[in-house]
Amino acid sequence: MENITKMWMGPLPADSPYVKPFRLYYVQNGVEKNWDLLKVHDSVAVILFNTTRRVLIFVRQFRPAVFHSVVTSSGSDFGEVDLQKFPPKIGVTLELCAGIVDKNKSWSEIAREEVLEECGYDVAVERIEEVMTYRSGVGSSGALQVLYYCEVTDDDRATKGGGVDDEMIDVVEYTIEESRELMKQGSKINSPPSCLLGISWFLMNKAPKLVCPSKY
Ligand SMILES: Nc1nc(=O)c2ncn([C@@H]3O[C@H](COP(=O)(O)OP(=O)(O)O[C@H]4O[C@H](CO)[C@@H](O)[C@H](O)[C@H]4O)[C@@H](O)[C@H]3O)c2[nH]1
Ligand SMILES: [Mg+2]
Repeated sequence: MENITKMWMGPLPADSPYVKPFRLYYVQNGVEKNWDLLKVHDSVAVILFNTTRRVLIFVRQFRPAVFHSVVTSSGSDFGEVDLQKFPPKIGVTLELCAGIVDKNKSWSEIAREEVLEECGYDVAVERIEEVMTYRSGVGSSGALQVLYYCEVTDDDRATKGGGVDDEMIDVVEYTIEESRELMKQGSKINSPPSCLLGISWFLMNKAPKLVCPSKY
């Protein structure tokens, strides 16, 4: 899936459209302090449940930042990364469908587009329900993420998904029980907190009604 054959590092150009590093200075309680931070895009993430086959839909993709973290936290120097010793699959994550807010559109419209581009389901924006809003990376970026929930059916499937341009995204499905088990997998699935939060929210708020509708 990853098909990565070569990897190397370089300095961050000042015109990166994705990450802008800063040092922020401030005086707190009479003491001058500073904080090194990253300006990154806010984002949306979507908990997707296919009601036809009763599965949650996730995406898997190679994440350079995760790969870098796995390699360097093992004590290895990234400058000499050995792809035999560190196969790229160790940088593949399991995530909710998600995307950055980099267009002048409503956040729910951006969520709708990500559902189509990454997972292949074509749904009206009204079917995407806002769940909660939180800050990610509070030590480094503090960026906002809005989490949504959307139920889809097999009839909504317009494409195979997989992302746009040169994105390489696998769409994967887990039953409710398998999703519950995923929560215990830890570093094996390399998931961001948003994914684990999305599964927890679904198990708490939606799964009981789906598994035992007579009780509700
Ligand atoms: N970040 C970045 N750096 C580059 O240098 C870089 N170079 C190219 N790109 C391109 O930008 C696009 C980003 O894709 P998305 O809009 O789908 O956003 P995600 O990467 O899915 O990120 C979301 O979901 C994550 C999981 O919840 C959250 O952690 C993030 O906060 C959240 O934004 C892709 O076409 C990628 O090829 C870069 N993107
Ligand atoms: Mg994405």
